[in-house]
Amino acid sequence: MDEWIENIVELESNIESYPNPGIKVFQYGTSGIRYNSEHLDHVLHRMGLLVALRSIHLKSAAVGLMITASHNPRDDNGIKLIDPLGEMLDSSWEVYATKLANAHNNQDVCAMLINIAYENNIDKKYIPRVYIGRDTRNSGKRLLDAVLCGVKAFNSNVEDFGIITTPMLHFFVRCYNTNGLYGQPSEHSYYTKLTNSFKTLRKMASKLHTYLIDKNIFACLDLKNYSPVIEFDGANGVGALKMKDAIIHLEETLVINMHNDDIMNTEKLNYKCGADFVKSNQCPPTGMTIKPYSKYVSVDGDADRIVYSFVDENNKFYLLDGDRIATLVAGYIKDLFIASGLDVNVGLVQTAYSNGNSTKYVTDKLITYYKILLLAIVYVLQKVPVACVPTGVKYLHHKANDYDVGIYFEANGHGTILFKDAIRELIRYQCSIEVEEAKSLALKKLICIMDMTNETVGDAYSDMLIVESVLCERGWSISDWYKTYSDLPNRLKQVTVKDRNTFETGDAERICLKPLGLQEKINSIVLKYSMGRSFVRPSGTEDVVRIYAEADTQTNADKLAVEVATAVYDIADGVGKRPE
Ligand SMILES: CC(=O)N[C@H]1[C@@H](OP(=O)(O)O)O[C@H](CO)[C@@H](O)[C@@H]1O
Ligand SMILES: [Mg+2]
Repeated sequence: MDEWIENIVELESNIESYPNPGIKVFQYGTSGIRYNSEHLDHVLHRMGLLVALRSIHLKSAAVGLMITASHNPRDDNGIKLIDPLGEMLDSSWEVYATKLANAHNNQDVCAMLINIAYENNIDKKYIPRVYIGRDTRNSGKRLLDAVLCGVKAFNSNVEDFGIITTPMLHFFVRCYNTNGLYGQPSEHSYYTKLTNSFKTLRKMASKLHTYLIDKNIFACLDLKNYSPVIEFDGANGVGALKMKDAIIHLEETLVINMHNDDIMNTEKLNYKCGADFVKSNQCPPTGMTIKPYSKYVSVDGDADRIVYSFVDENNKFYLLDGDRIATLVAGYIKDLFIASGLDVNVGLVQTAYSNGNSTKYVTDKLITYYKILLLAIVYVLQKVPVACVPTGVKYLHHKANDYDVGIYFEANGHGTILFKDAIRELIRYQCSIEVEEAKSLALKKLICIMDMTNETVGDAYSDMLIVESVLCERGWSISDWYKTYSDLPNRLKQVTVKDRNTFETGDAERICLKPLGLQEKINSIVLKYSMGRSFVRPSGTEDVVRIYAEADTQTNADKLAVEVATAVYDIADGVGKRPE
């Protein structure tokens, strides 16, 4: 403890540079801290102090700090902290982050830092290492200066990667802390690792040599309905910037037509475009011409989410969201394991927002075959298990670790695949000794999928490569993919209430425990609708209560959502206009 107090004067003078104006109470929630950027300087400065301390605690492991507000409006900004294997910040330190962000004065900040050091037995001898990245927002540079001031109070080694996507920073952190086993902490290594495995798999997927005749014609006889042409909606953010670099690495394997890539005009960031806009409004992005059956790919403002979409000849809109990606990927990986002859437990993790029919599709249609050798060969059918966890990537990521291969996606398009270390090694070993051609090919494909996956966190670029690999191998157009199952019509609504903290939920947020009486009311409403399902939960990122409803028709889903929203409004002191 004394060793920490020695430098207190120095620390205090550092903290004085960024006083808390006391305008707002912050919470380190499901996605770090976000708010209007004007009021964030002291928060970012304090997160700089905290991230340095976390690195000292972890004996100089690199810890990441991303300055971003993802899909939020352009005037917002925020931070996400990244732990050494590229995972989200440990939840016990989220509590410290919240307390520090809200500390009233400099002495309190100082005392809290010393307390954290004391509580965690942190040895001051370690030099912290902090990795920093930021998205394209104007406020990013100013907030970076605040972070650097905090980080330097502990004489940290700092690596500022400039403007990068959130998943890139997660990847870099993991690379450094695994001594290069996962790759190198550089953009070049990121692109080559992911893209080279994509290119290798593409060559394997097609026996014929694929080549481009011109920009829009892909000449290949055995790809059936698959088209490598993508209309890319970059949300006018960092995802667009980085896709332009990726295109160079992709060479001729994909044809990517760029849209919403005006990153110089930050007014346009996330404005009526990008993954969150498309998913929330269930309509195509603006800022581009929408042609029937073209394949649209939208990412969000920090490129950790992705959704696909298209319209038909009648301009009817179809969304292929995180649920679709998860089922597509789960089916493909399951098939590869069957072909490889390896017995592996593949599981899927969803949240209550996942469409009921996606869950049904996985449980009814995707079946893992376990081969048991008795006297004869017997096939035992076992379903791909689906787990449901509360909203928030950290919960999905954690649960996915329970499986040999865990696939997780939020419906909004954030997700990835996790391979257990032992499974990774098993696949590589088996591949090195396998003599049967079909099995060997399946194992090689699995290795490509592992290497093109950014396992640290959802990554729009990595997810796009995986989806394109599967579609290409299946020979599917985007509408073929859509035909695998039909979504139950659904509606998302929100209601502002006097105090959303009075809400309590259970059973992975599918049941509302408080306010008392609300769940009974929801149950009685849902009973009136064929295939009805509805739940309510307080948002972790906005001051609203969210309502989800699905039913047999869109009209019924809309009606159900309004009825439940009205019940929330009436029972929980709704604010503003009563839902209608
Ligand atoms: C319905 C929905 O999409 N909720 C989103 C949203 O959380 P809320 O707690 O619902 O505000 O933001 C989170 C962070 O980006 C994301 O993880 C989550 O899926
Ligand atoms: Mg995001």
